[in-house]
Amino acid sequence: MGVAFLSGQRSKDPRTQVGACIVNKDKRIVSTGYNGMPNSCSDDDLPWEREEGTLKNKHLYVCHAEMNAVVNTFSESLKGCTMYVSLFPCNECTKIIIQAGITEIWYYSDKKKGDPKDIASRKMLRMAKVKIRRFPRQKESIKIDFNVNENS
Ligand SMILES: O=c1[nH]c(=O)n([C@H]2C[C@H](O)[C@@H](COP(=O)(O)O)O2)cc1CO
Ligand SMILES: [Zn+2]
Repeated sequence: MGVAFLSGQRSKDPRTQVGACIVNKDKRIVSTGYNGMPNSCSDDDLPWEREEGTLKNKHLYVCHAEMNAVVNTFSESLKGCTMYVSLFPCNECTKIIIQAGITEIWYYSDKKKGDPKDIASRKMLRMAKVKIRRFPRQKESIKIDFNVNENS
């Protein structure tokens, strides 16, 4: 989950940074992703605003963290893999997760719980027998010390 959050920190979305990390059955990381604009589509030319009903709406363009993690994997197959994700997947990402063969999801936040998209996600995940688990609140933060080996 730490790797998922670290990946999310690369997102340029000024409001919500989401990160995902996929591991295989041997717990090896096979992909990471964060929410960002599509490849070759410059952040300078696409909006981070959310003006509903206009072209100045990031939701028309942004690729979600989970989708990026699925499509960016170097693994031949994601069948039986587990996804760690900082925010519960939306309905569109859920479809991609199911189609990729991912069978388990650990999520951190479900702040959109109860929205129609969230309810649809849960319904599809239940039907597809994908296990969903809330990640335990073990720590508030992780400190990364780049000097850890300097004095040893
Ligand atoms: O599952 C998700 N994965 C994901 O990467 N996102 C991204 C899309 C947007 O860049 C951002 C949500 O933006 P906002 O909080 O302004 O609605 O998070 C949003 C969701 C929705 O749950
Ligand atoms: Zn999504």
